[in-house]
Amino acid sequence: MTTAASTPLRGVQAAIIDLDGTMLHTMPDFHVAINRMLAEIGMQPLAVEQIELMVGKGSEHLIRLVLGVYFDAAGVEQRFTAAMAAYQRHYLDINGDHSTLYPDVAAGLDALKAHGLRLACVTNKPIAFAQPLLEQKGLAGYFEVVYGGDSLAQKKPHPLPLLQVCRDFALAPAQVVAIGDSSNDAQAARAAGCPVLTVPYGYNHGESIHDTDSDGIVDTLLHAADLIRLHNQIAN
Ligand SMILES: O=C(O)COP(=O)(O)O
Ligand SMILES: [Mg+2]
Repeated sequence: MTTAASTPLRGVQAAIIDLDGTMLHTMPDFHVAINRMLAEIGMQPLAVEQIELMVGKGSEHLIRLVLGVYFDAAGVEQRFTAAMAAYQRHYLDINGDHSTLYPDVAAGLDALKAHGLRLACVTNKPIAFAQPLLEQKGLAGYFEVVYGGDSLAQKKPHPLPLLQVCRDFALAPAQVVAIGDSSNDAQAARAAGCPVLTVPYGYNHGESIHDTDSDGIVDTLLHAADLIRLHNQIAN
C-alpha cells in the first residue's frame, strides 16, 4: 500500500464493484449449472476446484474450457452452441440458490454510500444472470449502473466497461476505484486508469492475489470503505 500522501485513493468519488468472488460466493451455482449441462450431453461431472480455475472471463470462455476437458478444439466448437444454451438454461434455473454473500458486503456497500461514493457493478457474468441475482440477494438497490459481460462491446480485462461507468458518472478514471477479486479486474482498472483494490477470498484463476498488481488488498468491502475514507480524510 502506498502512503496516504501519495495515495491513488485520494479524491475517489465512485466505486465499481465486481460480482462473482467479490460480493457473492457463486462458485456452487457455477458447479451445479455446469454439471447439469455436462450430464445433459452425457459427460462426467467436474469438481468445483476445477471449475473455480475457469471462471472469471465470462460464460463463453467458461464453456469452452469446460468442453476442452473432454474434447479437442474441433469437438469443442461442434458442441459449443448447444452446450452454451443448456448451461444458460440450467444456470437461470438455479441462479442464486447455492450462492452466499461474503462477510461484510452489505456493511461495506452501506459504508461506501455513507462516505458519499456512487456505486456501479461491473461483472463478466451475463446481465441476464447478474441483474436477478443482485435483486435476489438484496444488492440491486446499491447500484446506479450494472454492466454484465454482454452489456457492452468488450468485457474485463478490457477497460471499456470501467470507462463507460466513468462516463456515466461524469468522473475521471482517477476518481473511480475498482474493487475486485481477480487479475481481470486489476488489468481492466490499470488499462482504464482507475485505482484498484483487490479482495483475497474470491476466484483468481488459481493464482495468489498477491501476484496481482493493485493499489491494495482489502479483507472485505467494509475494509475497502474504511481505507477509502481514511485516504480521503473524511470525518464520519
Ligand atoms: O462470470 C464471470 O466470468 C466472472 O464474473 P465477475 O466479473 O463478476 O467476477
Ligand atoms: Mg470476480
